[in-house]
Amino acid sequence: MTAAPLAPHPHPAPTGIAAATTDLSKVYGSGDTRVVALDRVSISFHEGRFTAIMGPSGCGKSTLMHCAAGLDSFSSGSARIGTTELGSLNDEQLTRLRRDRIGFIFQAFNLMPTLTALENITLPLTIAGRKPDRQWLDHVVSLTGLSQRLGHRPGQLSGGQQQRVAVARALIARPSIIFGDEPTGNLDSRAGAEVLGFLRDSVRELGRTVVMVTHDPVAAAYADRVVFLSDGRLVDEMVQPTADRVLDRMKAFDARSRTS
Ligand SMILES: Nc1ncnc2c1ncn2[C@@H]1O[C@H](COP(=O)(O)OP(=O)(O)OP(=O)(O)O)[C@@H](O)[C@H]1O
Repeated sequence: MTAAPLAPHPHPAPTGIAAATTDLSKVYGSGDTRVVALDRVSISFHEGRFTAIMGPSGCGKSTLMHCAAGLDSFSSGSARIGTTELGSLNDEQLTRLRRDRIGFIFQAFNLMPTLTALENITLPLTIAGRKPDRQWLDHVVSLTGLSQRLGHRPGQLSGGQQQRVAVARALIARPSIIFGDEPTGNLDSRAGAEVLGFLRDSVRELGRTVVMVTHDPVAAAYADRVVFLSDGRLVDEMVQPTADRVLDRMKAFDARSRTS
């Protein structure tokens, strides 16, 4: 587990909703293989906030993140990024929305092995045919502590450094929201703490919005709010979480699933 975060931080006043779902359901398969992965989930992710999504394995965390981020289709209900309804977009519009307004961080860092750290960071802009804003690039690079590694390829970087490149890449196009699916899942506790600290700073200092799926109570404690899913439903939430309180909540899930 990663080191516990330090004191609670001051919050800027929330200005709006970065992403939201209303009665969102996702059903996989049919007949005997039918699985209701999400069951009418309504949730809002406020701008300038860091939210963690937790819950037992298979409860629908990744499905919720993927549907809310426009990576996966849903069966019913709605999802929006800002004021844009995802259900109203065709594939091309959805691709553009993901590229321009959303940053992604995955457990497997998903960097391009032949590109340098700098080229990986600026890749979303290169694809969009845009030039990096020099000041923003410098700011993101200095925040990630990667200044001395920009010419290195992913294979020449540690896991933590690679994930920091991935976080910088997620930030470079100034997305309105960043989604992370177990972003520290492949990192040791020290590297995980670095990446989580960086994500938290990007919320505090850069005003970004972060939504992160995790199974680690210590990682969740970096967030401003933790939401809990169980069997595809939103069952609880906790503000100003601590690792101990999150752990207790998760143990309550385990106890209930053993008796049900
Ligand atoms: N492509 C798929 N086809 C069929 N069922 C699926 C598919 N993807 C996920 N599921 C099912 O949907 C449910 C939710 O899966 P999901 O991956 O969202 O859970 P999770 O909470 O992220 O799990 P974990 O913590 O183990 O990663 C599970 O029961 C899973 O088996």
